Order: sequence, then structure tokens, then C-alpha cells
Amino acid sequence: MAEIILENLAHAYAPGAPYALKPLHMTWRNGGTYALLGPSGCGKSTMLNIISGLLCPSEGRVLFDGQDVTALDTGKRNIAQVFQVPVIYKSMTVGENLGFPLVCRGASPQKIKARVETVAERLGLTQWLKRPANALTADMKQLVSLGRGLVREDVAAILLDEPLTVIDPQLKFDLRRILKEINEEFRVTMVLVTHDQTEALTFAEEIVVMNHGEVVQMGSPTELFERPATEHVGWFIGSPAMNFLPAVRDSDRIVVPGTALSVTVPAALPDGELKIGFRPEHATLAPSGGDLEGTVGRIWFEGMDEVVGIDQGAHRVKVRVSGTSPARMGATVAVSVPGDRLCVFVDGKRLPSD
Ligand SMILES: Nc1ncnc2c1ncn2[C@@H]1O[C@H](COP(=O)(O)OP(=O)(O)OP(=O)(O)O)[C@@H](O)[C@H]1O
Repeated sequence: MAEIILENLAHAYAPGAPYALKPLHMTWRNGGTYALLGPSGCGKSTMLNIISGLLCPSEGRVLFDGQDVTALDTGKRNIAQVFQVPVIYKSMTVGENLGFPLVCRGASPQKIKARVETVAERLGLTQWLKRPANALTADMKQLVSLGRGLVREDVAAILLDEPLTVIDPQLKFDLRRILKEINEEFRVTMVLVTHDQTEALTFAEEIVVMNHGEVVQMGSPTELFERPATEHVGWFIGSPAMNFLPAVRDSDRIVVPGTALSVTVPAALPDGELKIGFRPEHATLAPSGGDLEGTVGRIWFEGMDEVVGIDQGAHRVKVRVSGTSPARMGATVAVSVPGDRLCVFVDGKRLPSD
């Protein structure tokens, strides 16, 4: 288990090529759970491969518990990795697969047996231990891959590169729970790469949101939801996405024209395109009054809630309503948002409000 520091790290795949990973500096807590979240091509795998030692960064250093491991290859970093496609040794049984990392490190047969049994029990693999691993379904093979990552108690970190993609939805849910339980029990640092926000938000204590090779925000699920650093995070985290309405400065207020939505101009307001953003969860509907009025243009379900899309001028504002809303298509409705839930964005970046 290790604290991981990415010190002034950056990566370009060729001299003079644009950064695949733009310069960053961050510290990951010993025993923490982290998710690298972002769209395809944003640099998640580049960052994970630098941590695992598959890739040497073009700038900066990787430190495990203060030790510079930048030049060490994967085998010397004492990490466990689980990939998108299950990796199993076809000629071995499930039990032999699970125990293999311990065999390679010369552990005693008693130690291997005890540890394999513990991990197998955790993952629901006990009844399969003596079966050939090759006969398993893709789901089960991925469980074995995961189990091999967990069998060593001394690993610095477990790196999980989209390991749940091949897993069936119900098992996915169970596996996320199992991963969290394992983290709580063994306090091993875990890093999950995913492009699925639900996976990231339910697994990790801290999420690193990436876009175009840049870390745009690192924070807890609540921080990302309540205080998105950029418009991109507001769009990417939350379902439905945050509402954004164009705004203008009107003496000492920032206002959304044609509405009563407004925020006091902060002491320092940089020049740039202004928007006011708010979460659909923080808005409420009323028959009239409110901060803006519009026409109901769409209603759809999100789990147990209903989302009402209200057309206001050229914009559609989404309001999340618990249960079934009284709103009807084509009706005029009013939307209210508490002032402390409004966020101001300048050129896509949120102005700090606290
Ligand atoms: N070996 C390589 N050589 C050159 N460019 C690369 C290489 N690997 C990745 N890239 C580029 O680096 C950028 C980041 O890629 P990366 O694979 O890290 O993104 P990602 O977020 O993991 O994407 P995905 O979710 O699709 O795996 C992309 O523009 C990609 O084309």
C-alpha cells in the first residue's frame, strides 16, 4: 500500500508532439480509492500506464511512498493490474490462477492456500477453485483476474483499467461493492479507469475528471456535483447534466436576460463569456411566478424521478422532480432556483463562490 505522488508529470508520445497528458501534480492517499474519468482519448490510459510503469513519462516523476519509481519497470513496482479483457492462465485451475502471484514470490503452500481461500470466498469463487479456469464464462474469468490482483497483501496499489466492461450489469453492481469492501478491509490504494460516471461515483472517494489530456478537476463525488470547476464537469457529472444559461453583467449583478436569475458580481470578475449554471435537482416547479417561465417541451423518467424539460426562449431548462410531476406537455410553468445554488461560469470556468 502506498501514497502515490505524480510530480510535475506530463507526457507527449514523441518529441515536439502535443501533450497526451498535460502537466499536472497530484498526491493520492495511501489506501484511497480513485477513479480516472473522462471520454475516449482524454489520457486516462496514458496516466495509468505511467503509474504502472508500462510508459515512461516525458516529464516529471512518479513516487511510491516517497521512492522515485519513474525508471522502474512494471515488474519492480509491486502493483497489481486488472485489464478490460480477462487475463487467465488457461491450463490452470481457478485456484492455481489465484495463487500464481504468490507462487512466483515463493510463498509457502499453507500461506497460498489460506490466501486463495480468503479471496475466493470474497469473490464467490469457492465452489470453482478446482475447476479449469478456461471453462469459465467471461464474467467469471474477470473475477479470477481480479482475484489474482487481490491475492497479494503487500501490493503498493491495484490498478483497474475498465475491468467491469465485460461484466454483466448485476454482477457489476456486486463487484463494485466487493471492491469497496476489500478496500475498507485491506486499505489498499485502488485506481479505476472508466468512462462511466456511475461506476466512478459509486466506487471512488476521489474522482479525477479528465478532458483533452488535462485534469480538469479532482474531487469527491459531492464536490464534483455541487462545485464543478468547469462547464465540462457540469455536463459530464450528473444525469441529466447541469443547466447553463447565457448571462450578462448589469451593473452590480450578473443576470440571465428575460429571467429573475441573478448573482452579485464578485470582487474580481474576469472578462469573458458569462453563463449561470444550476443543477436540475436544485430547481423546483410552480404553476406561475418563480425565476423564469417557459413551456414544457419534454418529460422523461430517470429512475424513480421525472425530468421536465422547459423551453425558455432558445434554451431548454431541466428540472428533476421526485416521483411524478404535475407538469403537462405544452403547459406554461415557472422554475425557481435558490440563489445559493447558482454558479457563475466565465469562459467555461466556474467562479469560486466560497
Ligand atoms: N502509443 C501512442 N502513440 C501515440 N499517441 C498515442 C498513443 N497512445 C495514445 N495516444 C494518444 O494519446 C491521447 C490519449 O490517449 P489515451 O489512450 O491515454 O486516452 P484514454 O482516455 O485512455 O482513451 P480510451 O478511453 O479510448 O482508452 C489520444 O489522443 C491518443 O490518440
